[in-house]
Amino acid sequence: MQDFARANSPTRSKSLMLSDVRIRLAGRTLLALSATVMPGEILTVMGPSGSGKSTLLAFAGGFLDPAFEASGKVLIGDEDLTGLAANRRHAGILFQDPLLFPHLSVGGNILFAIPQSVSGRRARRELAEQALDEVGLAGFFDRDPETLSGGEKARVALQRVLISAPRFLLLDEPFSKLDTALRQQTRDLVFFKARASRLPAVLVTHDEADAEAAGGLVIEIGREGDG
Ligand SMILES: Nc1ncnc2c1ncn2[C@@H]1O[C@H](COP(=O)(O)OP(=O)(O)OP(=O)(O)O)[C@@H](O)[C@H]1O
Repeated sequence: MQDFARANSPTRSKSLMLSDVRIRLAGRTLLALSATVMPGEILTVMGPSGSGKSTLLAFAGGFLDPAFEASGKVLIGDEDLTGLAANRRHAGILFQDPLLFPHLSVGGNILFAIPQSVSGRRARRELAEQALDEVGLAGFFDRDPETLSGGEKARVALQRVLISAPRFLLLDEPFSKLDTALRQQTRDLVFFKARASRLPAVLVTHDEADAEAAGGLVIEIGREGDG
């Protein structure tokens, strides 16, 4: 438990730097940008469909398809992550689809993400229950994820990401499948948690209201004249 608290300590939070990133596809520059995201800040990336928003997140997270040619760096503080495999970068990623493991219970999904440094069955279970409780899902531990509403799934996905002690967050339109009221509520929760955990975050969205709520720098890619 203590290890986990230390791993999540705000003092460990560092800025995320995307330095001189240039991504090419079939000989054409798809996108080129540089940005620094401070701990607790949310950078929003907007642009038309196909402009490379998800590709940028894949570059940052270390899962870029080899069809792309990329140059530039991804740094956390002064640590260069560029050459590291995805599992060694410790990015917390939320997609449009919550992607909960269907063969595990809700609690099992959370337990799965708790770092191995947290030892003891009981401590791990307590941590998972606390994470569910925090987002209004007390008593959901044994539920089958398939039986959850869209908003409930989104909250489990959020807690699963945060409990994994990520070093930065990549948010790929995580609210776009939710209806308006729920979207707003979930967005507020995700942004609140991102700020409270002092993690730098990159949000990809088509929605101006998301960008406004994120409250940070907004970068538009894929407009005429870019690249
Ligand atoms: N594996 C791949 N091989 C070749 N081209 C790809 C591959 N993945 C994506 N692309 C192309 O790269 C471009 C950027 O795709 P990307 O998914 O990053 O766009 P996006 O801005 O996130 O779009 P959307 O808003 O529709 O999700 C698109 O033209 C897409 O067709």
